[in-house]
Amino acid sequence: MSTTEICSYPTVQELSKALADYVANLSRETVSARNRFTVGLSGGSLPRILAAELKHRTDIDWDKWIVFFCDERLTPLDSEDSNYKLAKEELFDHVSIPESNIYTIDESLIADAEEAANDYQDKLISVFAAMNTAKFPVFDLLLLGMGPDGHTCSLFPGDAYAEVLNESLAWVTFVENSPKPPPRRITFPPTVLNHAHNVAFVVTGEGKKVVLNKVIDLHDTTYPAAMVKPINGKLVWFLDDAASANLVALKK
Ligand SMILES: O=C1O[C@H](COP(=O)(O)O)[C@@H](O)[C@H](O)[C@H]1O
Repeated sequence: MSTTEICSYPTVQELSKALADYVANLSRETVSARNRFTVGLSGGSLPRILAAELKHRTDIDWDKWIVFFCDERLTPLDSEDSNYKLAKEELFDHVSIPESNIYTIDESLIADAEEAANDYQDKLISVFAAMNTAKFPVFDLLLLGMGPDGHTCSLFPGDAYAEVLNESLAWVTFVENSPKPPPRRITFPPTVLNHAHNVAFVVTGEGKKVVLNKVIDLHDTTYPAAMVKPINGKLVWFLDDAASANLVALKK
């Protein structure tokens, strides 16, 4: 059964603390049940907000973490645009996740979005095929952001998004004309997001309050973030009060 929880905090710092508790608890419970913790990370504002408190935690079995990226920009891994680079600087450089457990895109394929997506899908299959019997990978936790246009991962409103949705059996798909630079990206499609055990959105700032109302209160699926509804998992929204100011769901 799927459940949704919405949490809002006065400051981003308080949000970071609550998020660190949530991730640390899930990691502990999952490692004791399954002896590993499979995590999908996003880029944008998420890595900094996530790592601010989490990187100081000493109660996490980092060597049991297996990390993929929910989306990645097709750039060299040392580019300022790379989601991996951001996560490395904010989190990986401060904790002890084994390098071999962090799955990045193949840099030699960044000129060919389809090839890059296929290669990343092969990496996912190599890890998840042995773990799951489901048709899709079942992550223990996916950490997502949402842009002010309602995009999540590299699923954007409009044409590119419609193409992505049609790829419903793919584990990883690609975008060649993202409205937000850089244009070439790979991304998990909604089907993969919705098979996870746990999905957490982290959304902050006044600039996102209008679209948050459309996504959470109105379930308007023209905004891709509204498509995220885990089939059997738990969805938690970590918001700051600036982002949640318009939310009817929170006032009920
Ligand atoms: O381009 C992207 O944007 C989204 C949202 O970023 P944010 O800075 O508004 O939090 C991010 O979740 C995604 O991973 C990234 O590629």
